[in-house]
Amino acid sequence: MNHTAPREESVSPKITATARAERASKIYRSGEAAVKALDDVTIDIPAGRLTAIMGPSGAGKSTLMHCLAGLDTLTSGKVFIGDVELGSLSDSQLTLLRRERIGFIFQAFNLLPTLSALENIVLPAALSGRKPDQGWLDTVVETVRLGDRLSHRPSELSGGQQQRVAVARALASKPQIIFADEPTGNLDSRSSGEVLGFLRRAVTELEQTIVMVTHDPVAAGHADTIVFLADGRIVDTMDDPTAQKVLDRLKAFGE
Ligand SMILES: Nc1ncnc2c1ncn2[C@@H]1O[C@H](COP(=O)(O)OP(=O)(O)OP(=O)(O)O)[C@@H](O)[C@H]1O
Repeated sequence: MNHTAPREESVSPKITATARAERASKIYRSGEAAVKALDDVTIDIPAGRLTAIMGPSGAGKSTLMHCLAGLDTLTSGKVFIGDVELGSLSDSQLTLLRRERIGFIFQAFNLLPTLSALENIVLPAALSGRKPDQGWLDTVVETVRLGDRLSHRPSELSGGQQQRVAVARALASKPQIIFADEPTGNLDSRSSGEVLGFLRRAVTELEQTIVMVTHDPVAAGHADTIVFLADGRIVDTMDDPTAQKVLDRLKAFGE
């Protein structure tokens, strides 16, 4: 007899996407006109990686990010954070999920001017009534090298330092995923390089997951993967990019 025992199912966990869009479409209507900002996009954002989203102006980058982050809703299709489908949540559940599981970094820093750097960093945790994990907070502050600036108000900090506060704020609650919308758009190249270095460390050393919309090939060169959008569709991806590879690809697109 040559019975082969059925193999046991692999017990290793499946690599699950941290965020996911499934056949996502978004149509903006104004009067008679309709703009298809997202056209049937399916994408997995892998955990523990820095993913950049690139593409020409109007390609749908912000729309995709806002829909993935639950800041905007789809016309059709689904988005998930972990295994939670955002369309199944009430407004208050969605607000809670955003507060507890998602970090945001915006081009304009969005810090509160009357609060110190440290107060800004712990604000999201304070709003949800949680005490931040002090060990993690120390690691985050150390990662963005803000130790000697924590009592300063935003107006007393340079643009680069303000964005480092915003990076620390996004990391402080150890979110499942961080969305960064042109995080270096307002920075000179030196500060931009520093902020990108911190985002990279957050992924490589602190095992965070970051999605970043950017126009800048240098910024995108720090990513693990780039997703290229055009006319609301994914038209290409690139793993292990460098700024030069990105420039070459953009030239090939005729940008
Ligand atoms: N609130 C809105 N109402 C109507 N149309 C919109 C709205 N938001 C975006 N759009 C349109 O949807 C399309 C995609 O916009 P989106 O902002 O996602 O592009 P983008 O790739 O982020 O562009 P950019 O690089 O210029 O920021 C564009 O044609 C835009 O004009």
